[in-house]
Amino acid sequence: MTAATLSVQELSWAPAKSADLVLHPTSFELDAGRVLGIVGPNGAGKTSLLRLLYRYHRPTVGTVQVDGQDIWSMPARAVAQRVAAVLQEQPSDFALTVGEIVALGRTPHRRGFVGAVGARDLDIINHALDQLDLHELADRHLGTLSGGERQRVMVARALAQEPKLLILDEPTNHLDIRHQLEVLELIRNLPLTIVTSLHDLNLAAGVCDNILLLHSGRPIGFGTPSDVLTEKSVAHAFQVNARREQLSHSGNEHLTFHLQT
Ligand SMILES: Nc1ncnc2c1ncn2[C@@H]1O[C@H](COP(=O)(O)OP(=O)(O)OP(=O)(O)O)[C@@H](O)[C@H]1O
Repeated sequence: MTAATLSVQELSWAPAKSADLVLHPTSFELDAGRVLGIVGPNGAGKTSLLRLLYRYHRPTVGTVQVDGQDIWSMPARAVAQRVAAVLQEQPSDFALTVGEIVALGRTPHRRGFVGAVGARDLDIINHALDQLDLHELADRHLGTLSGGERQRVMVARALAQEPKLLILDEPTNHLDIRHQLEVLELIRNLPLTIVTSLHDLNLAAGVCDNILLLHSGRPIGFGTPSDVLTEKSVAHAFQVNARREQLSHSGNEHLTFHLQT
């Protein structure tokens, strides 16, 4: 696996021609191998931005370039060979086994959609099952798994796609603390470029190289976690009082939140 650069230029999106913008012009550059966290309150536009990055929404204005190529100038299949997404919506392929779902990640790399699974594909599928600790579940049907187990299956499927850019929408949803930490550790260590939305600002600060803070569909900060997640910007975006303190044991910075009175 290799990582891609991501360049987003003046990107905006509205659901229809005459509708108001859901995402106002947004620009940023992400170096290969970096982890970008998209944060902001409910309805800020996080999912809409991610959908623009994996070529689900066509931009109203602006461009998304992966390794210097506009994703709308490439065939969908070529984009799927470079960009994989793990979405909030859980899949409904309940009759498929975990192994079969992860194998679906190989689809964009096969010749024709019914191409046979080769030895290299099997290696990649097995490696993805290993990475997410799913070997024991490989023969189980998706419908019999817990929400957290399903979430790990979807991450494994995305890795089997061998993307250069991985998009994750709230990847820690449904996961208990240990599996949250495991998925975040995996994200940290993957040799890929990653863009992930996260609700937990402290987790985001711990795992991301860069943070994009969205508020009402507008980017209001892009940079390192400590530059972007200030008490002032968090208070403004989330309408809470925020306090940033240094934890005495680890020395890490930690945000706490309180309702404004
Ligand atoms: N297809 C659509 N048609 C109309 N409005 C939409 C559409 N998609 C998103 N929106 C609106 O755009 C805004 C941003 O939605 P989006 O899902 O991107 O926010 P979010 O930051 O991911 O929110 P959450 O944290 O609640 O998941 C919301 O007000 C939403 O209702």
